[in-house]
Amino acid sequence: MYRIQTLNAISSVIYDELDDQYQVSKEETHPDAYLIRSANLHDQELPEGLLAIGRAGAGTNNIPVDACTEKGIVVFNTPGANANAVKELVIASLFLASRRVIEGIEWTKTLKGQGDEIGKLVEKGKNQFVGPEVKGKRLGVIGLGAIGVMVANAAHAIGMEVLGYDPFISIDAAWHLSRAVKHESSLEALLANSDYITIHVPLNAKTKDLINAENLARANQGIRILNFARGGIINEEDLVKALEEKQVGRYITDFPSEALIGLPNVICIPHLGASTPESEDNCARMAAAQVRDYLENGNIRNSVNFPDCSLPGTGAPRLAVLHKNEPNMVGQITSILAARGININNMNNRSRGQTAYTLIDLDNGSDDGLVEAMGNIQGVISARLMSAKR
Ligand SMILES: NC(=O)C1=CN([C@@H]2O[C@H](COP(=O)(O)OP(=O)(O)OC[C@H]3O[C@@H](n4cnc5c(N)ncnc54)[C@H](O)[C@@H]3O)[C@@H](O)[C@H]2O)C=CC1
Ligand SMILES: O=C(O)C(=O)COP(=O)(O)O
Repeated sequence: MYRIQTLNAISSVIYDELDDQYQVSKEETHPDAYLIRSANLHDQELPEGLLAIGRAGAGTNNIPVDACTEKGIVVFNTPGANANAVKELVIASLFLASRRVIEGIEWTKTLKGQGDEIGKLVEKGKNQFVGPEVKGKRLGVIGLGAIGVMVANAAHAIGMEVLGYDPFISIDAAWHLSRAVKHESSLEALLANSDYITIHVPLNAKTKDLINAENLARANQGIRILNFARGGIINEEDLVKALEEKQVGRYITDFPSEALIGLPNVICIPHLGASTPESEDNCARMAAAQVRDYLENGNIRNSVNFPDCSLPGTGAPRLAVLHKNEPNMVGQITSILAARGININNMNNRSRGQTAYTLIDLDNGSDDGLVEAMGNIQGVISARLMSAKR
């Protein structure tokens, strides 16, 4: 029996992946894995014995990934599974950043009780809410991953001139990006050449305060900024000042804060980017499938702290060793097997930055101290023995 603790409301489609070998609940004690969305794990103890965290979503800044790596907890996310939902809200927000629809709706509510006068008052008052069309305007997209590419292509389709900035763009993303999107090689150039920008990078030490007073000063006067990535990517103090000085014309964000709520020209949305049934299902299904494949078979797909590494299941005993990416790790692991007369049937070893993973299907061999021997190798983070069926 595997135990899974859910720390957020997760779509019930997880049960398509998790059969009766799984006990899943919010209150689970001694979980083998967590399934979460945006729950903040930074201020929580990670329970002993936790093997995996499945983040049903893209951003993993709510998870202490380095601490997980040290403890041998494999962190998964679900790349692309909610990208369409975010793209749709970003496109809607491009229009909201232009046309003063929200202010207009709020003003219209004040006309309640004016009876037959309403038509006349509407025609008289509507000119307060004029705003430009997006067609022909320039949109700068920062980060061309799953979401950024979709947003760039959709913005081009509604007639915008699109510029993109992503020094680390993946080959796959580049293949999907419309050829009409103009490549900008610096953030400063992107800001200077855009009427609107939209941010689609992860929040990490390198992207914190990526948008700040220095580069906002070089942006086009009155630039409209959309932030559906994370609040910390824009320096909030600098942003508030730039809004006051009209350097930034509008700011629409999925990440409200005390300083932003109620400011003129700011629209705060309650983190709704991925909140559609379609993307909640996609993310949940993918996270559950990945966690299951890891718990049962040791296979890793879409981890953010360990390499992708898998083997086809044969039912043979399988040794799974998470270790540091250092010389002679595989040599030491296989020497222990050789010393015990255990033959290797199939094997895969992958590395990623500081971490590595070795999966070995064995012809014979039971635990009998094997896992402990592996754990005693300097540089091994953790080891497990299982029987991989699928
Ligand atoms: N509002 C919401 O509900 C949601 C928000 N998000 C946020 O959006 C972020 C992006 O999501 P995806 O597109 O799915 O991720 P992704 O990993 O597919 O794309 C991120 C892109 O950012 C690029 N990048 C990284 N550092 C950069 C930098 N310094 N400058 C320019 N580009 C840089 C990467 O090369 C990559 O292409 C997530 O990390 C998350 O924080 C994601 C999903 C839902
Ligand atoms: O996937 C992401 O990064 C998101 O921000 C979505 O978060 P959520 O699953 O809606 O809590």
